Amino acid sequence: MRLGLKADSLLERFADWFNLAPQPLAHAFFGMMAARTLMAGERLGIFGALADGQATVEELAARLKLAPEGTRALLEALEACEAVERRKGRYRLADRARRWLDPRSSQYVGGFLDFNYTQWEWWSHMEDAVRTGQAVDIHQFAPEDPRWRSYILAMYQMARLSAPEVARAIPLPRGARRVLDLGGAHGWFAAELCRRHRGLKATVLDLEGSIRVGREVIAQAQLSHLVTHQEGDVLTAELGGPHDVVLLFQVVHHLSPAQNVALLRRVRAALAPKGTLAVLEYLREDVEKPPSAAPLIGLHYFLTSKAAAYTPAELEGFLGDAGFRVESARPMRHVPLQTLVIARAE
Ligand SMILES: C[S@@+](CC[C@H](N)C(=O)[O-])C[C@H]1O[C@@H](n2cnc3c(N)ncnc32)[C@H](O)[C@@H]1O
Repeated sequence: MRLGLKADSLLERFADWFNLAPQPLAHAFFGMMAARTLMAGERLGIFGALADGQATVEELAARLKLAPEGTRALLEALEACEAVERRKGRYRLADRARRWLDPRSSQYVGGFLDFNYTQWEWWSHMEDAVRTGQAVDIHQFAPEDPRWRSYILAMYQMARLSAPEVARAIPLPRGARRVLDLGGAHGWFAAELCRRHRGLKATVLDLEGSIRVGREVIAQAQLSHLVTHQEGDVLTAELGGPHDVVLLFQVVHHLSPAQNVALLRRVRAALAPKGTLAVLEYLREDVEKPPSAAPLIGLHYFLTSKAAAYTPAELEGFLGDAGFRVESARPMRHVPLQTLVIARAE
């Protein structure tokens, strides 16, 4: 998936072909504005209010206690972002955006938009991180730091989108009973797997700040009988076992290559002989290929963990060094760039 502005007219296409307009400026300026416009739409309650019904600028401003002129400008910008539509002077959620922005939708991602305020602050340290090599290290925050809630609820909203597809694609060994979800946070992937397979129960191992929120998510869904949270650092905690399935979802990119190999060796020791290791990751293309948007995620991982978005070959290397063989690798449809890798002990 690539970034870019879409040309509307022949003139704009012409300007693009002949490189007449400054793309770096357009990316920096419009990228920033689009992000903040959508974030403001969420935080100021525009999406929630429009999910309840159409409204004029004045009605919305009065209801949300906003300045009418600011509300008008924001709504027009949200229309440019394809989040809202205007008909006869009344605004509504755009048809294609409704499932993502209506808080009652099971595919609502407003929490992730709100989490962007936290990420925005992290990104303000980018230049220092690149200069000094020191990451923000988001997993070192105190357990009671409110950024954990924002982070883990955002991850939960993302997980809801792909969990059924991911769970369907994980082959379980016959008679599987125990799942270990490393860095599983909200526990939603493990919960989905347990709901699909009778007799399966999961343990989520994660840092305290994360499991405080994860426990609430699982309790609210009344799934605490299937998923148990356990506090621990995956790099040092006892992994127990033998486990029939180990999930390692979006954790590899927070660890260095050496940490990944060391962790995977311990996972191998904790896995039952015919057990399944499932790794879900944002994998970037091999470095020689022309870049997509994936290196932006790589930069994000560098900023937040001093790690990287790895290529399929790099991940296969970590697995191979730890004694695993890749059985399959399948891109997920519901979240771009995410790949589910199934591996078994050699
Ligand atoms: C990007 S989130 C992924 C959450 C979930 N697995 C998912 O795919 O939605 C990364 C998770 O890994 C956890 N994590 C990172 N480093 C960890 C460590 N050293 N020990 C335990 N958990 C860790 C974080 O607390 C967070 O919950």
